[in-house]
Amino acid sequence: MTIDIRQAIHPADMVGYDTEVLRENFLIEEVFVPGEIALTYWHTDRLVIGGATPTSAPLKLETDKAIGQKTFLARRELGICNVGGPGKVTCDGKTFQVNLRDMLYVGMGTVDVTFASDDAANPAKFYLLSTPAHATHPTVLVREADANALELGTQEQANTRTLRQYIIPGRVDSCQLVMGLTTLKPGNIWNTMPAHVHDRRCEAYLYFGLPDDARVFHMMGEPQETRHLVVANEQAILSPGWSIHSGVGTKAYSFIWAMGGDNQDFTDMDMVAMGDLR
Ligand SMILES: O=C(O)C(=O)C[C@H](O)C(=O)CO
Ligand SMILES: [Zn+2]
Repeated sequence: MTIDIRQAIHPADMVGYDTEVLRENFLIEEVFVPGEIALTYWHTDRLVIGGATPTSAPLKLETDKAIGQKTFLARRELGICNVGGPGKVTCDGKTFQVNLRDMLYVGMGTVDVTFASDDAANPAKFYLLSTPAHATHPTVLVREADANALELGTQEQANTRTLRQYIIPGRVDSCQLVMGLTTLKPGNIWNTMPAHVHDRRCEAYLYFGLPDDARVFHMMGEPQETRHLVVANEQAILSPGWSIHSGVGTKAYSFIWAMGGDNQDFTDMDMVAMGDLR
């Protein structure tokens, strides 16, 4: 298991970042490493973001000095979404079949978590998002069809999309993790524009379902000081509470969004008027 540490960033510092430094701080280029669990520990709201990509042998979620506990989930909760081939996640002896776009919430205190692919030639790609936790909630599997689905956008604005909320109050209890998946309809390219910020929560996106030769231009920064990241398939972006998080693709795509922070109110967003963006 590898764990890369990313510090929290003051928005005034970001103003002087060039492309490379912006990418080092806010982009995770390699989320899925075959045969490994690759994690990033982000000091903003202490999110842990990464991927478990089991091939011929199962992978076990270990703890690390960065976690500071005897087991990874001693004081954490975990959301898992599979964006690869069919696979299994075993939590303290209970096995869940987690297929493409299924999401598993794993409660605090779970000791043993292992990941396995049904077929090493078509490995599962488990996207992992963990936030600190203070109470144990039941481990629950949510299939795509059982998530809360919202139809958003218009064809005129090229942003027709289905937003599915999987881990959200009323659907799955959690301490602070809120997580879901948005899919753009073919020919639609914009997500989350008009843009918003929510200083109460940070957010991370994993972009996926994008052809190799396509890219998403992900918009970030304070609304009056925007920058962009050029993002390829299966790369993740980090969005502090002060940053907008919106993207435009050269083709349609999907993305997993996840938030941690002070509240779990999905609708608590500060919308940015189009004329205020710089
Ligand atoms: O399609 C969208 O719009 C989103 O998915 C937005 C994210 O869910 C978000 O930013 C939640 O705060
Ligand atoms: Zn948001």
